[in-house]
Amino acid sequence: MIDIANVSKRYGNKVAVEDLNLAIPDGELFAFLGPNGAGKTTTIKMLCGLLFPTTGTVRVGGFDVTTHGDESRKLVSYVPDQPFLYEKLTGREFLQFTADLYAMDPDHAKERMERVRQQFHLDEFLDTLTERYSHGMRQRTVFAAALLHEPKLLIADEPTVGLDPKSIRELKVLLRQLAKGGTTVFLSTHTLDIAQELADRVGVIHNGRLIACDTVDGLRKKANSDGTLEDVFMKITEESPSLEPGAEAMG
Ligand SMILES: Nc1ncnc2c1ncn2[C@@H]1O[C@H](COP(=O)(O)OP(=O)(O)OP(=O)(O)O)[C@@H](O)[C@H]1O
Repeated sequence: MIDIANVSKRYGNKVAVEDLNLAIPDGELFAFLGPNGAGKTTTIKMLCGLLFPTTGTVRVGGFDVTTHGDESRKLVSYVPDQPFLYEKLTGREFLQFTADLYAMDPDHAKERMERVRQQFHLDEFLDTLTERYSHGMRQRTVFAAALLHEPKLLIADEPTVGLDPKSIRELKVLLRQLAKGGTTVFLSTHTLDIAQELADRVGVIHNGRLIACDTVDGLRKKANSDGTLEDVFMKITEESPSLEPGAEAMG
């Protein structure tokens, strides 16, 4: 589903991502970890076709995001860490707007709206202006909109931050179900216990370089640690020589 080959991204003189290679198959739940400023958002924006790589290619579902952006974007949904809604629309109007943006067939859109309404328990507030929503209500509405057109790739940035324990639990179940159903889930997070619990594989980016990419057990072996993902993450990022150009990536 995702094929990132030899990708670098520069902002002027600033190298945000350096020689990134990453392949993620259909139905994988992948956690993308890294300290602040490591290059996670830049990578996500390239996957969404919002930024183009300076060198290298990013493919989603086989489509090059630079040359076939319309095709690749149809496959992707992105849930940012700050859920964005139009304040003067109700949740229902926002879902309808999203269905229209994706040019969904009206009957199919109706069916899908009904499905996500139930799935995300939107009933109590679907006809209220979104300006009155709490963070959790916003997050549920944004997820519902993101899944309306059944994307092949769901990218979620810090999806659990600000949610109550019940909502976090439901979201974890949902993300696993999506992956099981064949949707690729790309999760960017600083919440390492969620990554440890959910991810099939974990990639660690540091100073723009992918310094490790493996299962949690694989990372433990490479880091020579039998601790939590947090222990392993600290060890890998502290030991990483990635500040030096040409440093070897683990994994
Ligand atoms: N528009 C921009 N212009 C210049 N530099 C930028 C721009 N956007 C990001 N950067 C720089 O690129 C690097 C990577 O930033 P990015 O936002 O991708 O990191 P991140 O891993 O998402 O960080 P965080 O966890 O803090 O959100 C940082 O050094 C950042 O300052």
